[in-house]
Amino acid sequence: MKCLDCGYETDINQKIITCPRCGGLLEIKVKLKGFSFSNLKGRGVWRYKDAIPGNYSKIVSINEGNTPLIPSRIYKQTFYKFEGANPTGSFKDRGMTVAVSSAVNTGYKVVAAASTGNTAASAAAYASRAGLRIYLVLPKGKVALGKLAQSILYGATILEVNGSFDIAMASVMRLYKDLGIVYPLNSFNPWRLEGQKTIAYEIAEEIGEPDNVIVPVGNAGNIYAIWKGFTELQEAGVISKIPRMIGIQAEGAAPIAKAIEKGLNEPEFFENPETIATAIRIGKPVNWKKAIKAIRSSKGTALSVSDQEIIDAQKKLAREEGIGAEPASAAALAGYEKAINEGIVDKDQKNVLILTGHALKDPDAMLRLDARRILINPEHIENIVLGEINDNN
Ligand SMILES: Cc1ncc(COP(=O)(O)O)c(C=O)c1O
Ligand SMILES: N[C@@H](CCOP(=O)(O)O)C(=O)O
Repeated sequence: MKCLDCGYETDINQKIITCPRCGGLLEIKVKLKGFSFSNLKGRGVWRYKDAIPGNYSKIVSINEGNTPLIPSRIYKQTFYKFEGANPTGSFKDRGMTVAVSSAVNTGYKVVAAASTGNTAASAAAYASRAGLRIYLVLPKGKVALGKLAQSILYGATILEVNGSFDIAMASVMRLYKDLGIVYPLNSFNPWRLEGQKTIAYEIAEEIGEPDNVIVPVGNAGNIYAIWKGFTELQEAGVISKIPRMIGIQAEGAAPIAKAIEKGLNEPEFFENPETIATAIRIGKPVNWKKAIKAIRSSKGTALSVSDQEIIDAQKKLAREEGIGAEPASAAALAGYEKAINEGIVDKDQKNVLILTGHALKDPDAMLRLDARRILINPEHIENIVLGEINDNN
């Protein structure tokens, strides 16, 4: 394990989450030995257990991962990795199975997470499965209904703050770093990212290496995790190149996209992040350093998209591709189209868009879309339908 901030190095130790010397972000260095997809057994995240360091004598799993890679109907050579098909409806489940298993195997009884909603739902489900007590810190009034309902369903204790996700995140840091009373389940915990990197393993096993991978970015762990997965496979000679990582943020919460655009080494944080895509309404991403490393070393980039572009992309995904994704996930398509228009990616290359969460997470976002709803007299239903069929002919 190596600290991205001060360079401190230590042997793999599952008890360590942040740098023991400076408190910075740790990277878990994995060198695959004799790795081949043809030797693997099982499905989902734990199919790749040879690539996940640590001791997992007890695994807390709800059969996460093994999500569909759906070919686009609109863009040839483009695929959607639909993470909404995970047990709680987002990619967080991949990280949670590893992080919660680590918590159990290292003897923790109380876990906590700050969340815009999906981490909360996932952490609550895995904590229940493991029999752990869980505290969720949420920005009051800013969590999509489906996600809040999930956290209630799984029986978590919900602590609400007035303010953004960033304030909730700072509160969890206090519980973990200053007081040492919880095991943190957010993505500054590098064990979480070991689970999330299996997105790359699944893509590579199914279609080899893509040219570009387009990922919505919020707290900025996932883009790094996916890049890490591809990097490990490339270093082991399993794939020949690392795809360019293209991060997409909402215009009102775009510290990383702005840093890349301006060529900064450190982002300027957004004090009051705002976007309809509540999952990525984050102004101070804890993993910004990892995300910038993934983007720059893969020769990728980061872009921001407007709320209107996100809404249009969500509609297009649903109404032209048949895929229901939440607004933050639709940002990937909005960003992809922007990247094509700006000549940043070539639509005829092999491109993968990560659709991070299910549409059902955010019913209010769906209900805001234009709908054809007509009150009818059931006895004369044919008048409407036949009338329209005739008009269309
Ligand atoms: C649906 C969804 N998409 C994208 C993201 C962004 O992922 P990350 O925080 O790893 O950048 C999140 C959470 O942050 C999310 O819930
Ligand atoms: N969108 C996230 C924000 C927290 O991200 P994490 O990956 O650091 O847990 C959420 O769903 O809460």
